[in-house]
Amino acid sequence: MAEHTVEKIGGTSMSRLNELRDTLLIGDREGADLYGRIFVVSAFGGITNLLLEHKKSGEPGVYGQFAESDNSHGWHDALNRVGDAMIEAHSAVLDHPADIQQATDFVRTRIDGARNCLIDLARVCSYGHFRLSEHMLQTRELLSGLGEAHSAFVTVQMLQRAGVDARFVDLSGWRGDGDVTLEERILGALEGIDPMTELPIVTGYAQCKEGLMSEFDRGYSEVTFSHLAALTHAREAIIHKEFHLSSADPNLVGQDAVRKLGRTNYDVADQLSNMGMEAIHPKAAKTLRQADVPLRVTNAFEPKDPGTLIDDQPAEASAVEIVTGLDIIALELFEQDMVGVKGYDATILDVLTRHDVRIVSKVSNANTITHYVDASLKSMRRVEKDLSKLYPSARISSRTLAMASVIGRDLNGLSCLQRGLVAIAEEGLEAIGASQGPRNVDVQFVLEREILKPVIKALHRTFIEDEAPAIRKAA
Ligand SMILES: Nc1ncnc2c1ncn2[C@@H]1O[C@H](COP(=O)(O)OP(=O)(O)O)[C@@H](O)[C@H]1O
Ligand SMILES: N[C@@H](CC(=O)OP(=O)(O)O)C(=O)O
Repeated sequence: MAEHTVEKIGGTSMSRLNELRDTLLIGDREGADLYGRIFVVSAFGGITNLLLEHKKSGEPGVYGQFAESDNSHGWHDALNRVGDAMIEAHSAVLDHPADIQQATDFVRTRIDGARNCLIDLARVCSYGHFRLSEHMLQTRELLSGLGEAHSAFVTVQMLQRAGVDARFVDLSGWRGDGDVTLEERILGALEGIDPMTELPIVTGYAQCKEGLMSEFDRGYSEVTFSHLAALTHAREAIIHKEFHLSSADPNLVGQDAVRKLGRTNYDVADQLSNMGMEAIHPKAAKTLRQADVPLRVTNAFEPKDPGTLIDDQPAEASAVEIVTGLDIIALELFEQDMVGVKGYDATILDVLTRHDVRIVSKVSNANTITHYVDASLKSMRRVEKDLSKLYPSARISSRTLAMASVIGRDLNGLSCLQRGLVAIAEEGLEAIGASQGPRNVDVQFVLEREILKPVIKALHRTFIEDEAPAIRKAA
């Protein structure tokens, strides 16, 4: 295999699967043109949130309910809700009643199977020798796999109905052998499949010894995708999204105001994922980079547009590429005795690591260390408690804030920090903090949460909409 591409479809686009059939998946392709592609699919939008927990709000899904409940049956209702949402999702994209019926039967079988497994697990764990807490990771894995098995199954049905030789490749390990590595799981499942004459539709979730969820957590389908591309030496790895990878969120600043990136590099992709904007899962980017497989991000609904190529190359000229932002919490530790004493930073990092808190950025002075983190207030309370035990005389606080960021492969000579602050001020708004590192690939503005959106719009206007490409500084 060398001539094929490996292509991933995210959840948001999967929810419009019928439109994808008429654009990306089939469109005007015929005969051999339909093949030479391996698709890796995510669950339909929102399904993984219902199975595990909401990606943004943290609201518990089946997993969260099962993990929390001692005897209550909250997770049963949650599982019913996922089943209903799955049926709703496929009923919206499949046309033929027979396909809808088969997909519904598939959902019922898998949901009932998972339910029985969880009931048995809870029963076994009612004996003192077995602890539910020791099986939570496997439970999380079992539940995750339901979403992608469903979406891949539905995709195959839709394509087969349209006369395409599509093949369901289920990596979810359903009732199968659990003792294989990710590589063995992928290669084993592809054995005997010729992607030049069949269209493999592969589940974004892959059950494996390493534990896809425990190692990579949410966004895992990109990990399966990147490994599949690397292992099969794909010609190109392509991520299909709802929009082009754009200069800002099209839903926020408007589809007409944003520009397609066209070209960027892994450095920018790393900064984006640090800002919670998953252009690509950082571990997936690493796999592709190391395997020397080029990565492309496209708009799933515009299959003729080449989209954005991501590689290791520096920019030809300095320019702002993306404006983005996220909600953060500022964890501040102020201690007068800190001056000249080492070790505070290391101790704080230790506590943050223990509580699995993701650090977005940091700033410090003589007696204050501030970490800007992406975490819930609940976990910050635990962090604060641990820190006040270690530093009883320190003043420790967590404050909910937001951060806007201006990112580009090369921002040299553009005075982004200064011009960004002016743009914010001209909007009648104010930044609480701002910083730019000497490597000059991003500028960060710390803000009150309620002004994040207007600030992103103002920054986008200054750096993208009002900036004619011709006056950008030449390299
Ligand atoms: N710079 C950006 N370019 C494109 N989409 C963005 C950007 N920033 C945020 N988004 C948002 O990301 C959302 C989800 O994108 P997509 O990657 O298609 O979803 P999924 O993760 O389900 O594949 C889009 O609906 C869009 O609003
Ligand atoms: N659906 C899974 C897997 C995934 O990667 O989805 P998406 O490609 O929609 O982010 C999740 O939300 O974690």
